[in-house]
Amino acid sequence: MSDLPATSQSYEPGTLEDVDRALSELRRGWPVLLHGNGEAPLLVLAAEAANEERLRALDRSANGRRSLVLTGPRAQALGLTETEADGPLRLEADDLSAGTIAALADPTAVARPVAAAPQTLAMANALEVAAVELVKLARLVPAVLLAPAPTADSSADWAARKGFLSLAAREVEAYRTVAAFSLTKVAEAGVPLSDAEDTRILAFRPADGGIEHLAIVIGRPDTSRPVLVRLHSECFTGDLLGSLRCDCGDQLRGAIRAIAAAGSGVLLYLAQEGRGIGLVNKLRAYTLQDRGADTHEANLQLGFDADERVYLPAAEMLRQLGVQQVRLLTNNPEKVEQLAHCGIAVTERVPHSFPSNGHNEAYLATKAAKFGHFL
Ligand SMILES: Nc1nc2c(ncn2[C@@H]2O[C@H](COP(=O)(O)OP(=O)(O)OP(=O)(O)O)[C@@H](O)[C@H]2O)c(=O)[nH]1
Ligand SMILES: [Zn+2]
Repeated sequence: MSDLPATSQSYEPGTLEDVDRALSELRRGWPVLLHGNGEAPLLVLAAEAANEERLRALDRSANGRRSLVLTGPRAQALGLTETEADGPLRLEADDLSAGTIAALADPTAVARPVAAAPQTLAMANALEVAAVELVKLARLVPAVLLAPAPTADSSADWAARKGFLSLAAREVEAYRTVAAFSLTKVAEAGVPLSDAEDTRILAFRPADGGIEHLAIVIGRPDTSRPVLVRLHSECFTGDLLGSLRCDCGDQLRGAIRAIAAAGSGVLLYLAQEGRGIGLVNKLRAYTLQDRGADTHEANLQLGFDADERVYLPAAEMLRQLGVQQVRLLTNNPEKVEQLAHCGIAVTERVPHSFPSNGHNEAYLATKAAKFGHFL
């Protein structure tokens, strides 16, 4: 989990727009030019988008051979390192074909071609680390294909001539923080719920054009005292479809009932599907879990951290609601610690457990054993 500062930072104009546009380019399978951190500029292509045609196009624009950067957990899952490296690793091999890249970057690929033995494996530099962060922000598998850009003239001019979007590593590094501090309330309406009739829903939009986070305010919380609060990370499968793989649906409706019974409080519905890896990657994690991994291991095999969530958006929304102190409905010690780190006082942890349902025993046991959840 990123260690984000608790205090506001100056808003760097253009930061969100450049990164946001780069995310669309990467998701469409188009390279972007990343520069800064004292390194030679790089063309970045999401490994997930690599096919032979795109690789040929990348080679035509680049000025040197391509390399693949994988995260520490992914490299360990592949057996390339014995223990988890302290950061992403750069891998160079003669045969970095689309098939090899898929075998190395996509853990759900069933028919695996024999991957070329890496000729060199080295710690990624700061620019390469920023490239991995960029594809994580795009909610793609965290692996990137990189190639050196020609450096004869200004890289920005070259990128503009070639039609590549150009952005600086520092914009990527500041993105999550700037997006959190840019949250603005864009809508508010009364929505009576079957379990809590006096409810208002407020939508907060980040300036990056990203998905809104929601505050569900029940009753009229007295902000001069600790407010009963639930931070609920989005779970399309559990919240909406009633999936029995997890406990999210029970926790969502249970929190609304608990807050209504207490008279007032706030449920933040956070756009952090799949502990921050996105719905598509969560479905990939489920594939790995069906092959034997637990929920913690599956995230690592995909190349993510076990939990990718940040809590600065939650803290910022609470601040805008005038809530400084909370009684937090959770079993997750990390949420308590992170919220406090982001400047919100947690005066009490209120347990929030529900009985297992015949399908989620192993999931709940893993949360206790590996994430330190209170039972
Ligand atoms: N990556 C991944 N995410 C999952 C899996 N199962 C559920 N999730 C996600 O985990 C998150 C659960 O969020 P919460 O219930 O708010 O958090 P928690 O960490 O369980 O902590 P509590 O406050 O105790 O509930 C949601 O975003 C789900 O989509 C899984 O197997 N893999
Ligand atoms: Zn869930």
